[in-house]
This record gives sequence, structure tokens and C-alpha cells, in this order.
Amino acid sequence: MTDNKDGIQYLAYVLDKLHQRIAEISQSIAEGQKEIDGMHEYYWENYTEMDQYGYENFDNQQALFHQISANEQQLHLKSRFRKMLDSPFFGRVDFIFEGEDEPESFYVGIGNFAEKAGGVPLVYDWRAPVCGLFYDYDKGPAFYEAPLGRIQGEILSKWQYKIRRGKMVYQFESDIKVDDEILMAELGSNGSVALKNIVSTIQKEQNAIIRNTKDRIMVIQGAAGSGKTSIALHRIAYLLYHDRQNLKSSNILVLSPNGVFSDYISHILPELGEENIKEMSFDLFAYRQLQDTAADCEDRYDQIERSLNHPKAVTFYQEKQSEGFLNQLERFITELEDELMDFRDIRYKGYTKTEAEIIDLFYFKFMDIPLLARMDAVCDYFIDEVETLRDRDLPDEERELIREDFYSLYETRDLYVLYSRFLESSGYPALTRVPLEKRKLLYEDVYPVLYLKYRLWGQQENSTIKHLVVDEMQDYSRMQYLILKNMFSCRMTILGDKAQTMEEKQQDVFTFLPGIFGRDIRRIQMNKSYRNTVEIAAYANKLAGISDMELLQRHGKPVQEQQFEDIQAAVKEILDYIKLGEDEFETAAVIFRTEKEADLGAALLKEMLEETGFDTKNRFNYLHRNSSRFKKGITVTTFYLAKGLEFDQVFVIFPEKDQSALAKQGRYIAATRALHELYMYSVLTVSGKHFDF
Ligand SMILES: Nc1ncnc2c1ncn2[C@@H]1O[C@H](COP(=O)(O)OP(=O)(O)OP(=O)(O)O)[C@@H](O)[C@H]1O
Repeated sequence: MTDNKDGIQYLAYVLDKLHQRIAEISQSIAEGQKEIDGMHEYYWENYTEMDQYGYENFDNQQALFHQISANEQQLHLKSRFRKMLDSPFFGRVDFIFEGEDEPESFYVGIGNFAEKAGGVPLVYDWRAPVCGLFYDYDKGPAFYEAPLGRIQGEILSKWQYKIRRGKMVYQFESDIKVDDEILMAELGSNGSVALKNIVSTIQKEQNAIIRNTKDRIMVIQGAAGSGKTSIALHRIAYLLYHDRQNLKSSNILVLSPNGVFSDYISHILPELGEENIKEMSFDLFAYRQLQDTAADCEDRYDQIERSLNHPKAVTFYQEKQSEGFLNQLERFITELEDELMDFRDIRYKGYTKTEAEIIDLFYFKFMDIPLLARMDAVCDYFIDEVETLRDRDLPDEERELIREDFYSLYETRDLYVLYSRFLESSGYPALTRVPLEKRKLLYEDVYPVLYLKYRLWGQQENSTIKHLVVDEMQDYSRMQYLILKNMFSCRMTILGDKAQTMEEKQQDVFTFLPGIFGRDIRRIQMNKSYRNTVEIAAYANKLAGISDMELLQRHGKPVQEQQFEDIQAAVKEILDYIKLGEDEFETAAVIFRTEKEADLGAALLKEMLEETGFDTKNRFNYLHRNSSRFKKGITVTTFYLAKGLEFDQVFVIFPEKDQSALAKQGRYIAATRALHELYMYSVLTVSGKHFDF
């Protein structure tokens, strides 16, 4: 045994045991593989002689599956232990259980590790109940919730360790919370192309969200850089660990803003020893759902670009997502019940369903079925009657003919036509009358049409998803939440920041979410920012008029503001400040207002960088709406695509003359992407050449 109160000795001990365990697992995997090969061989040699009922074959297959799954589990374990060789633990709590004399030491790491399977852990998974002590308390009385109830006691000391490549970098006893030197060191480090795991420095208020299993719907309003996305992902890891029986990674869905963001967060769960989860953009989902209504739908980005480029052009975006519009749509749906129908008798080979009978079925017997799906029920009822009377089933072709007859009682079943009619009747321009393949919906119409679709056709609830995470909650309208509520009746973690709304007006979803989800909602506010230096956060807060943010005392270079004639001059200036050499920064971003400006800026910057010999092939990235990767080096993009990401240095280039509310939000979103250095440039004109994709 070793002295488990001495971090360095304990490290050596744990590393030794890890090596031993990895060697044992490797051997067991090799033996398992031999078994699998043997089973295959046996099968091929004997399958012609196996019993005629297939019992032996079935037994063999079961044994084979069992062995393959055992091997997969071993491989998974081996990969986790190998990861732990780099840094087996990062914390320790010495805790005296109530009624005992001697403290016990609990080492905290990214996973459980015991000398033997099922043995007492040498290191505890950060998600284990006892590890709550590490995140929630300082020295003194403390407790944690174990499966059998609350465990009381006292923390005698708490330690923090930084171990890299199996070597102790530093260790110290911490009297204060984890909010200390290690946190500062972590925050002071450079940004990378993936969101980092924060297990070693999770803060108390963040821990409370991560470990909350009580509240069905959590809504987290958090300032820029307060760790919302990090927390959401750590929370998923925590829930997967705690409810292994019922919750699998395939039961969780994240609604994320775009592909690059998905890539950016995709490393965390595997890093925490969990499988990755499904991600989807709501827009993409909506477009797929509307494929049989319109061949194409406009992007949200087109909507933003239009608002920026043609601020005076008439747009109904806000109006069409509003509660008033939705109420109008609801009234229209009620009127359709009557107006859409053109009842008459339906006849089939001597059998008749009279108009009166159809009306009775339609408005009474099947009244709970959504309008456009209801006639199927009436039709099935009739077919059933005919089949009973004739005492035989009707062929499929005949059934289809009858069905067509029943469908003809609707004046139209085309959603596009119905929605257009609604627009006209409510005083909006109608949609252009074109065949399906030429139809393109404006972004402002996408969700109203989807809403109409669900109200008229019904919406299937998704029962495989047991937990839904909605990131960037401020970018979803009330209507979108109504749709989500009908799609998912599961638990939800909804997070975002009203100050980062991508519209002229900030949206506080909390004004309408309780009305949609009821009182089950737990609201949490996080005002502490971890990403930016004090200088950057203070500057950004001023831009957005925020005064209640708590700043972590990490200082850096003052924000530099400058004005230039045009984009070319601004981009030229950047060359003098970008620090992407060795021992310097890892990531820098040049963030523009619109696609056109980013396009131009990217072309200019690339050319100028090439002249200096910069490796643009590998370290220059123009991030546009179809990109799916975020790379190290310099990224050029727009503010709306930079959302959720972070960079060591950020250069923001916006036209001076655009002081619209949306451009202001854009400046705030762009500025809060900076970890260490921020340069705010304004340009008087935009001119020059374009980027060649
Ligand atoms: N407890 C913590 N320990 C170390 N780093 C942290 C902690 N909490 C947050 N961070 C860091 O702060 C930065 C911001 O985190 P994150 O991106 O999760 O915030 P956010 O609230 O989603 O931001 P935004 O809304 O601005 O996109 C990240 O670099 C993250 O690693």
C-alpha cells in the first residue's frame, strides 16, 4: 500500500496499477479475440451438420455476440485507462464521516479506477456522489447525497493537482473554492479548436446545474462566456453516468446553431468517456419536414443578411413570429374546419356513404383527429364497412381509388396554397403561385408553415429522445418553442443569452416559456464570465449596456479601437498584430458584419498573408455558412457564424455607418468571442475584390 495523503507517491502508485490493469485487460481482450475466432471457425466447419431446428446455431450466435460485446467493453475501459495515464486525477478531498475518527481520502479524476473490477476505487469519477464534496465545499462541515441518503461529515482538507504526461506539474492544498490559481491558469491558457473540458475547475454554481436531476426543464440565462455550453455538455455526461440503465447517448439530442459549432463541441463527451450524442439544427429539421410543401427554404442567414443589407426593405419577420400572428393563424385553422370542406355522397359499387353520414363521422366521431388527417379515418371506416358486408378485403388499388374520392371532399390539401390564402386574408402578400419544384419559402414563413402543418396533420412525438438540449435559446421564437413542446415531452436543458439575440430586439425567452411549458421550469441566471479578460468583458458590456456582470479578475491588453478608410486598410493593419508564432497564440479571428464583407476581407487577408510567407493552406480558414470544421490559425467569418466559438485574438471589422440595433448586437457577439486580445476596427467604406471559394 502507499501513503495516500502524499500526492506524488500516490500518483506513482496509481500509475503502476493503471499499467498493470491495462496489461491485464489487453491479455483478456486477446483471449476474447481468440474465442471469437474459434467460434467463427467452429461454425464454418460444422454449420452443415448443425441440428435442423437451428438451436445449436442460435446458441453459437448468442455466445459469439456475448463475447464480442464483452470485448468491446474491455476496449472501452482500456481506452479510458490509457487516457488516465496522462492525468489520473486532479483533486482530492479528505473527509471524516460523521461518527468516525480517521479521514478518508477521495481522489477525483475523469473516470473511476480500481485495482480490480468492482474493487474500491483508487480514483473516483468526478460524477460520483462523493465528488460533489470537491466542487461544493471548502474545509469544514459538508455532506453529499448518496443513493441511500445524505452522508454528513467534515472536510479536513482539499487538494488540487495538475498532472501532465504522468508527471506532477503542481499540487497544492486549497483553502478556498476551486476559484483560484488553477482556474486562472486554465483560463489564461490559449484557445483551441475544441471546447475544453472543465472537470477540474467546475465552479459551485455550475456544479449545481450539472448535477441537477430534479427539475424537468432548466432554463439558463447566462452572460457571454459564463460556461453555458460547457455546462450543458458536462451535464449530459453527468446524466449519462447517473442513469446508465435508462439513458443512453442516443436518447439525447442537442439543437445546435450550425455545423461548425457541432464540430467545436463534439470532442467533449468522448473526452469525458461518453459516446457522442445526436445534434441537429432546427432549421435543417424544418426544411426536411417541409420538403413536400416547398422544394426549397431560405436560410436564417439570408434573413440576417437581408436585415443588414436592406434595413429599409419591408420585412415581416418579427410580425410573423409574433403571438398575434399565431393567434390569427389559429383563427384561420378554426375557420378551415368548415371552409375547406365540400361534402357530397361517396359511392363504391353499390355502397354509398351519404353526405350527412360523412359529416357526422367527420365532425363528431373523428373530431379529435387533425383536419387534414381526418378524412383518412372516415375513409377507413367506410372501407371497413364495405369489406364486412362483402366479407372480403378490397385490393389495394381499389382502396386507393376510394381514398382519392374521399380526399376530393377537401377543396385542397396543399399547405402552401392554404398558407398563402391565410397570408392574403390577413393582409400580407400572398406566396407566388408556382409548382412544388419552384417553390421557395422565405425564412419568415418557414416556422409558420411548419406550425400549420402540425396543426392540420398532427405531430408525432419523438419518444426516443429523453433529454433535449437547446443551445442559443434566444434565437428561437415562441412559435418554435410551441413546436418543440409538441415534438418532445422529455426533460430539457435550455440555455442562452438574451444579449446575444441575432435580431434587432433582444429576446428574453423567459417572458413566454412558462406559458408554454408550465410551472415545471427552473430558471437560473449566471452572471459570471470566464472567457474574457476584464478589459474585454468591460468593453463588451458597455456595448450592450450590461452592468450586472461579475468579472473574474484576469487582466490583459486594453481593447484597441481604430478607424480606417476601407476594409483593405483595416486588414493590412491586422498583419502587424496577429501573433500566431511559436509560444504565441493558437487562434485568431477576423469577424465581419456581412457575408459580402467577410468574403472581401478573407480574399484580401489571404493574399497579404501569402506575401509574408504565412502557411495559409493549413492555418487560414474562411468560415462560411456551409463550413463544418473549425481549424487552428486564422479564421475569417461573420459575427453570426462566430457565435458560440472563441479565439485568443479577435479583430472585429464593422462599417462605421451601421449603427443599427442588429449591428450593435453583432459587435457585442463578435467582441465577446475574444479570450485575450480584442481589436475593434470601424471602416468608412467597403470596396475591393471577392474571395474565391
Ligand atoms: N469552471 C470553469 N473552469 C474553466 N474554464 C471555464 C469554466 N467555465 C467556463 N470556462 C471557460 O469559459 C469559456 C466560455 O465557456 P462557454 O463557451 O461554455 O460559455 P458560454 O456561456 O456558452 O459562452 P457564449 O454564450 O458567449 O458562447 C470556455 O473557454 C470555457 O472553457
